[in-house]
Amino acid sequence: MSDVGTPPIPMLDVKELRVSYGARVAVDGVSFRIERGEIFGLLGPNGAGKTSTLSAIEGLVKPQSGRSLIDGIDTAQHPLEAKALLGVQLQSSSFQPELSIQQIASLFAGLYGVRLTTAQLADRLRDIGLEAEAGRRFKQLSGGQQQRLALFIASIHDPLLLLLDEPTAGLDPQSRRALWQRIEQARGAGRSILLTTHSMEEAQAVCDRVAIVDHGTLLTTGTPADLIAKHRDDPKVRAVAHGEVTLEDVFIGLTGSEIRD
Ligand SMILES: Nc1ncnc2c1ncn2[C@@H]1O[C@H](COP(=O)(O)OP(=O)(O)OP(=O)(O)O)[C@@H](O)[C@H]1O
Repeated sequence: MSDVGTPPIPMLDVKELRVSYGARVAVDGVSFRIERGEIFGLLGPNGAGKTSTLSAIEGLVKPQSGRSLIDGIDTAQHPLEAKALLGVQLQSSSFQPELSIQQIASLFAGLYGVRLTTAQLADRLRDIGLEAEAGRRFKQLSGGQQQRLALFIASIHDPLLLLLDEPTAGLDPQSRRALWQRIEQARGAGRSILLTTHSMEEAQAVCDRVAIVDHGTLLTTGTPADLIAKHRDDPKVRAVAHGEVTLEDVFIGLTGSEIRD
């Protein structure tokens, strides 16, 4: 039987997701899809609902309504199967500060049921430039090293989909670019990636498509170039642009200049 005409199952399909904390609605009917091998960025001001969206997909908070499907598997109906496909890097990842890098890697490999010999683990740590740090404690690592380790741990069970919450927050430009490369390598290895970021530069450098969210609602989605083309003549965007319209102008034009705390 031919499957010509059958659209591929998206790697992530988020449908009308709604998350509330008591009376506060954090995510208000968000829908988007991520295709295989795609890096998708969620952009939004503080409090827009980005982390809550990720938390609902990860199963850390129970959505009030809506669904998310990972490779066609409903995360609420089949949480174990869905989670096996998912790698998660939480915002400001922190591991046991007193554990050594080797201990942390072994611990998470064990938790995910991944068998790694000492030699294989040394190889993996060499791949991420942390072989010499294997015996050091997590708290002794630089910010860039900690984020590299966090990305490595999120990928240790070879997930198809990675969720990265502000993976480069607080890094210097060198470490940030090095991490971008690793995220792109993950895409090269066939993974799909959903990340949140406050950096428009990052969104333009690594994301194939982005969505701008605010007040729990998805305002627009497309490639960074699409969004500039689509919104460059919007008076709200024009009003904040200095010369040629940038993604940041689109972002501020659509979400407003007011500071969110
Ligand atoms: N556990 C919680 N209990 C109550 N309210 C919460 C909780 N977590 C988030 N919120 C609220 O939900 C809204 C969305 O927060 P969320 O953290 O999802 O936004 P965000 O876009 O990730 O923000 P940031 O960029 O600051 O990380 C905010 O108003 C926030 O105060």
